[in-house]
Amino acid sequence: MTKTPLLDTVNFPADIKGFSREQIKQLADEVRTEVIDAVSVTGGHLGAGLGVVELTVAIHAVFDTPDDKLIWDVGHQCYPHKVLTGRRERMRTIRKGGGLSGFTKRAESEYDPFGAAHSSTSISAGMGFATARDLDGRHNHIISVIGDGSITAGMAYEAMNNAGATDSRQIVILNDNDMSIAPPVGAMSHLLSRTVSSGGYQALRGAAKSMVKGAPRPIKSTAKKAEEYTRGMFTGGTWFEELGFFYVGPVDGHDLDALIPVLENVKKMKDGPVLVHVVTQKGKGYAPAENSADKYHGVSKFNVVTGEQSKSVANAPSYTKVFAESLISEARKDDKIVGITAAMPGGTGMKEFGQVFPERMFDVGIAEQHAVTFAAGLAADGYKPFCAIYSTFLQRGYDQVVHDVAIQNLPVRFAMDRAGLVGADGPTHAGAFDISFMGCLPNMVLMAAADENDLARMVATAVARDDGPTAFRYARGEATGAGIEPNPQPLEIGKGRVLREGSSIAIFSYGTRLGEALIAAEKLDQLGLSTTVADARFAKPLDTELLCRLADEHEVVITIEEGSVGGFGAFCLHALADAGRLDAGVKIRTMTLPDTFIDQDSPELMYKQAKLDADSIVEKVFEVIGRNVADMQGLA
Ligand SMILES: Cc1ncc(C[n+]2csc(CCOP(=O)(O)OP(=O)(O)O)c2C)c(N)n1
Ligand SMILES: CC(=O)[C@@H](O)[C@H](O)COP(=O)(O)O
Ligand SMILES: [Mg+2]
Repeated sequence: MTKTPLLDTVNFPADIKGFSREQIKQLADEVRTEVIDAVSVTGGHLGAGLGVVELTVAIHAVFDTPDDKLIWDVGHQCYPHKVLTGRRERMRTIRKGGGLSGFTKRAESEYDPFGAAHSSTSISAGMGFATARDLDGRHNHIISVIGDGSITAGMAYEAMNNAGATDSRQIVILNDNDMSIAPPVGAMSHLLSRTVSSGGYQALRGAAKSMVKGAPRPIKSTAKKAEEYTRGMFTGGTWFEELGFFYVGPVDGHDLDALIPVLENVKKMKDGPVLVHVVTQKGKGYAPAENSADKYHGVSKFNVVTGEQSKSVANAPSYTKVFAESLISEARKDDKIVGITAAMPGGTGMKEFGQVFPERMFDVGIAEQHAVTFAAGLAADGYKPFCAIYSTFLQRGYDQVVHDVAIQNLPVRFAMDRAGLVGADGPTHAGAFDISFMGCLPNMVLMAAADENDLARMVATAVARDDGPTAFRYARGEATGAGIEPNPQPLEIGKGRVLREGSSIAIFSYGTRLGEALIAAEKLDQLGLSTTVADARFAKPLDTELLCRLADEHEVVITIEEGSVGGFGAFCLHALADAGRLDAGVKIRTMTLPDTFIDQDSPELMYKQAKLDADSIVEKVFEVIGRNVADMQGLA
C-alpha cells in the first residue's frame, strides 16, 4: 500500500508532534530523499547531513524547538534541519548568491540560535544559552550536536571542563560517525572506537531504551557507582563521567526505536550536563556516499542514480596541487621538511605529501592551536615544518603564531590556502584577514602568490628561510595557467616585480588581483592613461624602494589586495608616510575587501561586489583624477 507522503505536511517541527513512531520513520526517509535530491542540484555538504537524518527528526520530535535551543557544531550537517524548519522550499538555493547559507545562521531562522561553520564551538555556545536560561529562571532545553572530529578541538575541552563543573542542564549529543573530513585521528577517536566496538555496546544496543528509562541523576551509592563504572568500562563513558557529564550511550543513531526513548528520558533529567553518545554512519542511506572514502563530505552537482559528480573543466592546476607538488619536490632534497595539517589533508594537499613521505606528514586532528605550536617545537629542534592551514582556520591558532612562533623567531612555514574570498562557503571561510594579522607581527616574512610559478618559488623561498617564520597565501581553486619554470628558485626577500611600465598611473598589486590589475591597465591605456603594473610579492618586508619609485614617477598609485582593511594597503601607506612621500601629495588609494562580511556567491561575483575587479580599478582611477569615463573616452 503506498504511504501518504508526510514531508509535504511538515513545515515546522511542531507539525511532527503527534506523529506515530512509524510516521516519524517514514518522515526520516522522506527527508533523506529530499536532501539527496536537493544537493544533487546544488552541490554542497552531503555526507554529514545524511548521517544525522534520524537524529534531526528525533530531536525535533522530542524537543520543542525553537524554544529549546538546538545548536549544530560546524553546521555542515544542518541540511535535514533546514528542511524541517521552514526552509525546504529554499534548499535548492543553498550556498548560492542570495540563497540559504550552507551552515546554520542566526539571521536566517529562529531555529538557528547560533551560527557555525568553524568547528567545536557548540558546547561553549550551548553553555552560554544554558547560563542565560538559568539566570532568567527559564526551563527550556539546550542541545548541542558535535561530531567526533569536532570534539577533538581544544575549545571543546575548554567547554566540557567548564560545563562539567556546574549543575546547569545542558545536553551534548556526540555524533560519532568515525569520520572527520578524512578518517579521524587521535586518542579521542580511539577511545570512541573502543567504546563502539566493545562487547558491552553491542550487548547494550538492544537495551538502550531501558538503559536510561527513568534514570535519575546517578545515586551516589556504591552499587550505582559500580554500575556506572561497569557501563563506563564497557562503553567508554567513564572519561565523560569523570568530566562531570552523565554519559548515555552509545546509542544507534539510525534506530529511532532506540533514539527517541533515550532522548525522551534525557529530556526529563533535572540537573547537570548530559552527554548522549550517538553512533551514526556518514553518508547513511545513499550508497555512492556510503561507499566513498570521504562519504561525500563535500560534493559538486551529481547524478542521483549513479552518484557521479559533475567535473569542472580545469585549464590549470589548482594552487593546492601546485603547493603540494612543490613541497614534495623540495622535500625530496631536504629531509628536514615535514608537513602538518589540522584534519584537512585533502583540502591542503598534505594527503599527496603524506603519500610520498608518510613518516613526515602529521595530521593532528581539528586542532589548529596545537598544530602551530607543534610546528614551533619541530622548528626549535632543527626541522622545517610546513604548517598547511587554510587562512580562515589559522585564525583559530593566532596566539600560538604570535607567542610560540613570532616572539621566539622560529622558522615555521605557514602555507595559507583559501586566501581571499572562497565562494560558496561564504564569510565564515573567507581568507580575509591574514595579511593584517600576520603582517603586523615582527620577524614575519609574508608573501602572496599571484600565479602558480610564484607559488612554487615562494615554497622554495620558505624552505630557504631558516632565520625566522615565513607565511605565504594563495587562492582557492585554479591557478592562472602561467605554468611553472623548471627548478623554481627562491625569491629575493622583500623584492617585488614590475610587469608593465607606464607613466601616469601605477597599480601595486598583492596576490591574485594581479590579473584584474593587468586588464585594468589595458583599459586605462586605451583611455589615454599610461599605466604601470607591479606585483609586490611581499607584504612584509615591503619593497619600499619600488613603492617610492611608483609614487615619485606617477600621478596616481593604487594598491590592491584580496584582504581586509589594515593589510597591504595600510603597510604601503605606513611606508610612504615614513618616507615623506605623502607630504609630496601623491594621490594614493588602497583597494581592499570592504569592511563588511560578504555572503556566499561565485568568487567572481563576490569580487565584483567587493569592487576589486578590473572595472572597479578603472573607476577608482577616474574618481581620483576627477574625470569620468565618458570624458576620457573622448580623449582616447
Ligand atoms: C576550526 C575548523 N577547522 C577545520 C574545519 C574544517 N572541517 C569542517 S567539517 C570537518 C570535520 C568535522 O568532523 P565531525 O565533527 O566528525 O563531523 P562529520 O563531518 O563527521 O559529521 C572539518 C575538519 C572547520 N570547519 N573548522
Ligand atoms: C565544512 C568545512 O569547513 C569544510 O568542508 C570546508 O567547506 C572545505 O572547504 P574547501 O571546499 O575550500 O576545501
Ligand atoms: Mg564525524
